[in-house]
Amino acid sequence: MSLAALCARMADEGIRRLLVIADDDEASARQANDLRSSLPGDWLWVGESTDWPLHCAPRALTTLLGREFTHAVLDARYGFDVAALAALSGTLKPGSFLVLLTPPLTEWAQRPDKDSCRWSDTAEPIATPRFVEHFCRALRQDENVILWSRAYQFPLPAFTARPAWHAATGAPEREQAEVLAELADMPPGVMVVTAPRGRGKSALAGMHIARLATTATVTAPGRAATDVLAHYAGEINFVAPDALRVRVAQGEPLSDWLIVDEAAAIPGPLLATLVSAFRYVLLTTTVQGYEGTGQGFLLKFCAGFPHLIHRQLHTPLRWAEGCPLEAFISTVLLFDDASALVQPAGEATILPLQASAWSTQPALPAALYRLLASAHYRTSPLDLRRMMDAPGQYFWLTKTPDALLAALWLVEEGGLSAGLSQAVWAGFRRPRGNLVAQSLAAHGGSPLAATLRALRVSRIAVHPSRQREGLGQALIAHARNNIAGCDYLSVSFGYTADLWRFWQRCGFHLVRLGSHREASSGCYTAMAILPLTAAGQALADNEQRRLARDLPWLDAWREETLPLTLNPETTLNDDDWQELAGFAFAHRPLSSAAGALQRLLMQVDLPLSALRMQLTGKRSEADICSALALSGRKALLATQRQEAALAFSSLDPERIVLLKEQVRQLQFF
Ligand SMILES: CC(=O)SCCNC(=O)CCNC(=O)[C@H](O)C(C)(C)COP(=O)(O)OP(=O)(O)OC[C@H]1O[C@@H](n2cnc3c(N)ncnc32)[C@H](O)[C@@H]1OP(=O)(O)O
Ligand SMILES: Nc1ncnc2c1ncn2[C@@H]1O[C@H](COP(=O)(O)OP(=O)(O)OP(=O)(O)O)[C@@H](O)[C@H]1O
Repeated sequence: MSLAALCARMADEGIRRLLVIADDDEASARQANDLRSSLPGDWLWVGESTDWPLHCAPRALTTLLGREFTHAVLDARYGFDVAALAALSGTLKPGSFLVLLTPPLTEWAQRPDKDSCRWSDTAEPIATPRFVEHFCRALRQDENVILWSRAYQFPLPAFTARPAWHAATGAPEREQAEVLAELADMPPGVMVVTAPRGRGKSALAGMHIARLATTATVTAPGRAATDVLAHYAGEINFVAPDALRVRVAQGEPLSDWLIVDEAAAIPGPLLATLVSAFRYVLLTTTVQGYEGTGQGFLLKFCAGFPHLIHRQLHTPLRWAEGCPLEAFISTVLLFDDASALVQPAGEATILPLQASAWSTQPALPAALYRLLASAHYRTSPLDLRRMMDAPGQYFWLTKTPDALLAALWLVEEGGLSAGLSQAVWAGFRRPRGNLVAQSLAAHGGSPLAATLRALRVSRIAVHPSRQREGLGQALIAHARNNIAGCDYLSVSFGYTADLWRFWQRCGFHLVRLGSHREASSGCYTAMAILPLTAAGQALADNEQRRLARDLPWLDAWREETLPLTLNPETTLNDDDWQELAGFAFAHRPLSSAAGALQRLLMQVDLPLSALRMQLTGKRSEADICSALALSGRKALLATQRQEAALAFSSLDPERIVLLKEQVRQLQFF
């Protein structure tokens, strides 16, 4: 059969296929060009450089979501963006090939992959042998993939014929119609509809609104996500989740129905507040995909609503069920997280997991990834790649003989040279990686903080049906007792009182409170550490003391009841002087120096308008700039630094000369 005949058959069957060209750089480009000349289609090229008329960079693919193409090439010869592979497959019409260009298979594992710069925290791209082995194993095991390696052979394999496919017409499809009928008769309560991507959840929600005789409010993590919903609904009354919370809190009259699209991406406590306020609720969420997954989250959330109805949609709408391209991507990127649905029972053992397990017993690390992904909405294929090949990653798991109960992912941090740590403290340098270690130096009070060695908890998850049995705490305790050469364990998390309680019970101390809400969880970021050495303990004590002094000035945290004893002193201590020097003469951010600056403002009578307007008056930056005729943020910050220096020297001109010189030296390390 010719390729053209195969395409025609694929179109009839409603499927797309993966065609891998694993050859020398020039040869594979030539073959891709030949394919484009011989097969009609719009042929999108996704990769860095090409002369094809239709092309885009892998990371720009999201701008094309919602568009459709016939045939596309993904150039993974120098770097493989696997999220782009998944996103691209969603744009391909039945009858299309996704042509993937890779290095020759025998060379691929040794080649540095440029994509690794996004997730490995290394200065140079690294080779990714475990991912390549995993990918090649999936290629070999899938008889629906067409693989042209360097010594490629025609003819095409004889693929089994599939039934003819009929595209959806715009009227509700069978599964959608069944759910719509149920919704029409639903008693007051909550229905959750889950499905993989592209099963028509949003369209279903829109169709339901179009049929309602009563009012409905639509909410979702982002307005843009509601385009499909609005298309089927006609008109929608959209209110962002936070704004809706305010309306609920103020007791404003609400519509009969609440419709929440992508519910798992809304923070649990907020979602629970919204859901409880409405008589009728429809939630939809994606349970697998390249942007995140909501299975575990939803299982946990749903448990709080005893009479909740859960329905699933299975049939893809833009291609046929069992499409080989979709199936391959789902297998290779471990999208299928059905494991979260089984209820594991039995005695538990805690074990370390080496990265080599991806070769020797791949099912185990795959289960670990799935568990972490199902509990953390933002887990993406980037994390899968990091987990497989980035240096400095450690894994622990709790399992019964046949099931995984809990998983812990730790990442090495710190160990920076004294000079670099101090330069990070002063704001002169911000190298890649080291999330908590660098943050403690950049925002905390210890210039040498980033020299300490740490392991950060990147992710921890316990199976939803086995939470609150002590498994999480036991896993942390076990890791802590079995690691050497480390000053502290750390974690950065979206603060909720419940989650903090967990970290506290594990022995962690709060060391940093963020001033902005995390986009992914809607919560403020908090960082906590569990000291393991005297140096780690000194760091924890120092940061706790600092927090206790500064907390009264952290506006964002006013409403939270925090496990800290306040120490609202107004005098300046040695740490404050150092902090103020870092702000006035280096690049420390205003947010880190806010506490010390507030105390400074109380000590001096000078006007210091730019500082006072922001810190005391709480005026917006734009407002202050226009009041003081400043050109923008940069100019405002420069003025504030000058004001701090002025105030500072009015208090102790000699000390300031010394501190200024010390701080300035930090940039020349
Ligand atoms: C970097 C990060 O990964 S942050 C995100 C952490 N992970 C998640 O949120 C994923 C979903 N959640 C989970 O997987 C789990 O609930 C975990 C990992 C948070 C906790 O694991 P569990 O095994 O459930 O906790 P464990 O039973 O060990 O709890 C120990 C103590 O922490 C506290 N705690 C744990 N969960 C909660 C909770 N939901 N509410 C209040 N306190 C809690 C309790 O004090 C508990 O002791 P107690 O039950 O005797 O009172
Ligand atoms: N009954 C239908 N007839 C024709 N097209 C449909 C129908 N239902 C949905 N679609 C189309 O199928 C595509 C996927 O639908 P939709 O966005 O609702 O799926 P979803 O499950 O919400 O996917 P995602 O998780 O990607 O948001 C959209 O282009 C939508 O317009």
